[in-house]
Amino acid sequence: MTELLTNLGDAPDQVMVERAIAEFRNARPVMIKGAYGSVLVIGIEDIGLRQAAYLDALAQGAARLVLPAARLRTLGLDSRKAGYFPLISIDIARIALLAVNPEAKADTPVEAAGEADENALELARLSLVLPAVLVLPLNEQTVIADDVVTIESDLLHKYRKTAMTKARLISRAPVPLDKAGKSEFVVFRGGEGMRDQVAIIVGEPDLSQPVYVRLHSACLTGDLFGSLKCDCGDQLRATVQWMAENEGGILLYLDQEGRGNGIANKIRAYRLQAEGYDTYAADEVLGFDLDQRHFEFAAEMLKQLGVSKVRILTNNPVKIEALQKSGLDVVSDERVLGRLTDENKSYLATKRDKAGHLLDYDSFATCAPRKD
Ligand SMILES: Nc1nc2c(ncn2[C@@H]2O[C@H](COP(=O)(O)OP(=O)(O)OP(=O)(O)O)[C@@H](O)[C@H]2O)c(=O)[nH]1
Ligand SMILES: [Zn+2]
Repeated sequence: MTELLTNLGDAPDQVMVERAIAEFRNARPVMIKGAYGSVLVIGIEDIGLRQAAYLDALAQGAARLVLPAARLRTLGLDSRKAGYFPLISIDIARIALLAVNPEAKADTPVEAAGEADENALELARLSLVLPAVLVLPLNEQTVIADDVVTIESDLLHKYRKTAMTKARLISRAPVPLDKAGKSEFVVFRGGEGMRDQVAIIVGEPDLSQPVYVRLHSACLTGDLFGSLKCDCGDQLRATVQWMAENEGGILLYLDQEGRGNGIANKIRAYRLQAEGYDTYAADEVLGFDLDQRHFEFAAEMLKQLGVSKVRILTNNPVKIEALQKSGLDVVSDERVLGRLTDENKSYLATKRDKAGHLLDYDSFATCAPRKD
């Protein structure tokens, strides 16, 4: 089978990880094989009573709940690394408490996560589910059905790096935009989870010169519905219009909802924000670090479009650094400021204070890109 895939032009290692991601996202267990033996891993999101009883019998007391460092800190532990709670039984009420309840505190000591546990968390992150997983060590007597997807653990390690830059241009067509006139949508496929990522070429930028570029991560609530909680919708429309009125440019509309956490986790975070948590504290309660996004794929899209020199439009220093690290020449960086609203003020201040976003409050009245 591996040979067949190779002959068809696929990288078998990548195929294995993509299959594992699809299974995990659909709440099905995956078997991870490593030097430590084999473990069965399953996300905690969809475990009900029936599944818990079945897994309990299978685990025979050796199961563990693996949580990332961010979540362990919420539980009152001074953790820099992932860890696990050994489970005497698969008690879904206790698992939910430890994995998602914002008020919960650790009720037993936590053990340091091993390689298998780290890999299980990596699979959860790649699958955009909650980073909280049950890991069941398997012994030789455990019989697992043939239809459970099995993956070698080192493939998970390598996946992000190899998948990141494999961009394939799939389709392109002109799409006239309101206030931007002539534009073209160019769709790439690849990267983490084989999502489609879109480059919008606004106007007719001269690619032999430095090109205005914006990396814009998807924000369903802000971009489409004009949510007042963030600045995304303003930034999106202002940039496209500004590019059209100037020398043109390229906006990459990246499928990275919720800073890479996915829409389901972003809405979970919004619920916590409604209870008073700030934008990063809410993510931490859910087990996420400051930002889950990677921009190597975006850099690859630009390269494939023929861009080598960039004038980036962003307030986020990480984006600037990421393009530089990927070998693009970033000749200037300019700010893109949305409207300041009562609802987004503290969100923007938190981004400035906790993540170093280059946001200057005095200039918040304008939407046009601007250099500090
Ligand atoms: N997790 C999380 N994501 C959010 C929240 N509010 C907005 N987002 C997401 O944050 C991302 C913002 O994307 P961008 O505007 O491209 O990025 P940025 O890091 O703000 O950088 P610039 O806008 O370029 O300065 C989008 O993916 C939004 O969906 C939030 O409260 N929590
Ligand atoms: Zn937004």
